[in-house]
Amino acid sequence: MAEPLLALASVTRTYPGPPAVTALRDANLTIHGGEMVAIVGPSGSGKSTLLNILGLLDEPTSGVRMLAGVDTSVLSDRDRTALRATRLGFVFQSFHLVPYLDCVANVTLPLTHQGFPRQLRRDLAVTALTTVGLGHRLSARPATLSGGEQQRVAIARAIVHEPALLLCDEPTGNLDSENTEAILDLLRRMVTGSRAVVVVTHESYVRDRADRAVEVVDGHVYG
Ligand SMILES: Nc1ncnc2c1ncn2[C@@H]1O[C@H](COP(=O)(O)OP(=O)(O)OP(=O)(O)O)[C@@H](O)[C@H]1O
Repeated sequence: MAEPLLALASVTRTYPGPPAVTALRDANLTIHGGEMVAIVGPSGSGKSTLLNILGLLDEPTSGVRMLAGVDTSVLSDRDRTALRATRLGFVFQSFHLVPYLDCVANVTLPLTHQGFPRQLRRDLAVTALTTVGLGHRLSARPATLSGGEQQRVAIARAIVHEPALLLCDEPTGNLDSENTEAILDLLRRMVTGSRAVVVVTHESYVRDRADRAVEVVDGHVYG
C-alpha cells in the first residue's frame, strides 16, 4: 500500500491548565490519498483537538505524527509552517473570507508567500474558482455572494495550491440543505488518488457521504 499521507501513532495531547485536560489519548490514525474521512463524536470529545493536530496547528504532547513520510516533531516551527502551507488546505464553518477583497484576491492569499509570480497566482486562482463553479464571479466581493457561494470561494482558496490533505471543520454548518448537498458533492470531487479530505461533522448525512468515519469519544479515537 502507498505511504500514508498522514499518520498519528500513540498521540496524546494534554492542555496544561490548571486543571490539566487530556483531550486526546493515545490516538492512532492513518489517512491515505483517495479517501474522504469523517470525524464524528460528542461535543467536547476532542474532535477540534484532533483536527488541530492533523493540521499542524497544534503539537502532540507525546506520540508521533508523520506527514507525507516526514516526522513533524523534528522540524523547526518555520519548516512546519512551510509544510502546512504547501501540503494542507483548510475549510471552516464560517468561511473566513476577507470582505474587502474580491474572489480572485481571496483565493490567491495562500500563494502570496510562496514565491509565485503575480500572473501565475491569478491564473491558479481563476482555475480554482472555475473548478468550484465560480468562474463567472471572479471579481465579486464576498458580501455579494450567497452562503453556498462563499463556501465555494473558501474551498477554492483551500485547494489553489493543490494540497495533499483538505481539512474541513463543519463545512456545511452554516448552509441550507440544497447548498449542503452541493458543497458535499464538491468536497467529494476534491478527493483524488493523491489527495484526502477530512471533515469534522455533527451531521449524520455528512458522515454518510464519507468513505469511513472516525469516532472520537472522551479523547479516544476509534476507527
Ligand atoms: N486550550 C484549551 N485548554 C484547556 N482545555 C481545552 C482547550 N481546548 C479544548 N480543551 C478541552 O479539551 C476537551 C476537548 O475539546 P475539543 O474542543 O477538542 O472538543 P470537540 O469535540 O471539538 O468539541 P465541540 O464538538 O464542542 O467543538 C474539552 O474538554 C475541552 O474543554
